[in-house]
Amino acid sequence: MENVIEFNHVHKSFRNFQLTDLSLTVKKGFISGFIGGNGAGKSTIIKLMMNLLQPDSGSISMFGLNYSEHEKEIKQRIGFVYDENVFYEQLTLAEMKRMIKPAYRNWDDDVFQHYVQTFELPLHQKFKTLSKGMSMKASLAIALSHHAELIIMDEPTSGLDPMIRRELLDILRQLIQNGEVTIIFSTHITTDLDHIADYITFIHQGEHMFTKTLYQIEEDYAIVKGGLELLDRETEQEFVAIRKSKHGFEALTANKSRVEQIFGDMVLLERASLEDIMFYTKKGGEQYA
Ligand SMILES: Nc1ncnc2c1ncn2[C@@H]1O[C@H](COP(=O)(O)OP(=O)(O)OP(=O)(O)O)[C@@H](O)[C@H]1O
Repeated sequence: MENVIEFNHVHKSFRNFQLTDLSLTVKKGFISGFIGGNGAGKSTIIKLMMNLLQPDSGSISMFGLNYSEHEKEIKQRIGFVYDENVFYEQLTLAEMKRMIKPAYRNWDDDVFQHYVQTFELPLHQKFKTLSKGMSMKASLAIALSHHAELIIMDEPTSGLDPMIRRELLDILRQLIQNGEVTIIFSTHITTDLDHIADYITFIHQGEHMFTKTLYQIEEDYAIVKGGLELLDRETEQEFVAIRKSKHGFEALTANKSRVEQIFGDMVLLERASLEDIMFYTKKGGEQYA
């Protein structure tokens, strides 16, 4: 399977934060969701993908090309949708389009018109008067109008109501149908990913915890419930983190089949949601740090 993006041992340090030894790939033709808590490093990774930041060490390859030699070529092939409104507030969508169009050799007015109609976008209304949903759709219409092969979106669903969010997710699904377009988006709203993501990349405190399909996650992870008598120093090692109460324990395992082997039917196994995985990973980090 072709990789559209490859990070190899990427390091990036700020004063109070490090991305450490980040190696990850993004597969062509799929939707990849980036999840992680506040400050985990998702936006930093997206900025590295866009060459808005450069790594301190390690390498980044986009479509098999590097930014130092092929920046223009790479940028032509990406549609970028950013959380904060990057558009000048005083401009209308029509004015914005006139400004952006010359930058892209594959700009397609018919495609732009198609999305203006589909999203019911007002062409002559100033951006500052658009709702959050409308302005997200306007950003998306522009990102989609130059036949981008890769759509990168930082928190596209934040602040959108459930109906508009669902609508946006449906649009993304349709976009990848031909297998040529790849989509990456970061989100806090993990339930968005249940609907559409093919791959989940989990970032925790600047580290790449995993990239897996939803199916693999369900195979590997589980919430385990049982009596306190089952826990000792050795069995506790099997869990990412454990919550104990006087009634028993609840824990997250990243190795469901091993837990099944060890505990058999003495424990109850339940599906772990992405939110469970994020929550327990954070708790585990606190407990064992
Ligand atoms: N230019 C910068 N200079 C210094 N620190 C920075 C810079 N950009 C980001 N950081 C820090 O890096 C960390 C990761 O930030 P980042 O925005 O990548 O996280 P995130 O996962 O996108 O978080 P959120 O979900 O809250 O948006 C934060 O602690 C942030 O303060």
